[in-house]
Amino acid sequence: MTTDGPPSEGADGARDPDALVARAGKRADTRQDQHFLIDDRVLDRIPGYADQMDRSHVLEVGAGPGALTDRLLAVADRVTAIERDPDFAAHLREEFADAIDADRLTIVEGDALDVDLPEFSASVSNLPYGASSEIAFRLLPRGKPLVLMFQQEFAERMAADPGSDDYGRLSVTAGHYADVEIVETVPPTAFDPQPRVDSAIVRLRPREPDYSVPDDDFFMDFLKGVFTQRRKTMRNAVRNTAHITDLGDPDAVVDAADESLMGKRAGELSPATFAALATLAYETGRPGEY
Ligand SMILES: C[S@@+](CC[C@H](N)C(=O)[O-])C[C@H]1O[C@@H](n2cnc3c(N)ncnc32)[C@H](O)[C@@H]1O
Repeated sequence: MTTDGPPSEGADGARDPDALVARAGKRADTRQDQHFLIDDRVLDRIPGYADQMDRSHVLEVGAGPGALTDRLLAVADRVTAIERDPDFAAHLREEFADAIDADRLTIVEGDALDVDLPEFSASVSNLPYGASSEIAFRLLPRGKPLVLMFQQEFAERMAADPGSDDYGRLSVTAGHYADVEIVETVPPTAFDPQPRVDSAIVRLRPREPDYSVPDDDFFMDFLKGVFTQRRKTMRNAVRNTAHITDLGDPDAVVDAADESLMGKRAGELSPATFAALATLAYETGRPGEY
């Protein structure tokens, strides 16, 4: 679904996003990824993408002037909003003083990459694109449902299937934690100031993978290694993992692995195949560990 045209009236009782930006009294700083959603139709739809989720405590990362915070407060029991910019954090405390007094909203002023995250039941956020990958991979291991806005190109890589051009480490690692679904494409006109790229809203439903990995950190490092040289065959790509993982003997892994698999490229293999290969690497390529 794509939206276009001018912003329209928001849901009953919702604060006007332009008025929120004006009341914040501060110009957006695009170097801080400050692109604010001003399209009421998009803002009204976002909570709906989380309607099957537990909304007892919703985490919003990068609340800005608070247009999404306002929509989330309408559907959630409790919201925690993280915002790094002290001016916007002060504005949020003032704008939503009633919800804060009623213990329904907590404003955390700080960097979402550093602050302690609360025990949230779901996260719904229009992420700062410069840190969206790091933030997403802080949230994903918590195993909670997420509705997150990303750059469209990033979202497509996240949701890609094996064999497609977009399929890569991001697709495997995101898919390790969640089922990934692009639910809406959002054009630059929905934001002020407008970003140069299209955006996409992604729903991530936590999943238990139907495969096991030897160790999460080893698996992530192994994927980093094999995808660094994605055009090479797995035979060479596995050798390339040695300097990233603590894999002492990559040749032992290549020798022990299925030969036809070693002739393929990383972009052709499923997450389950990577997991099996990482397990083999963990068990045969780390002399002294076994
Ligand atoms: C894309 S804007 C979204 C604002 C608002 N949620 C909206 O939809 O209009 C991202 C917000 O994240 C904030 N931000 C940027 N980097 C951050 C970080 N590392 N931690 C927390 N907030 C951050 C920016 O100040 C900005 O307000």
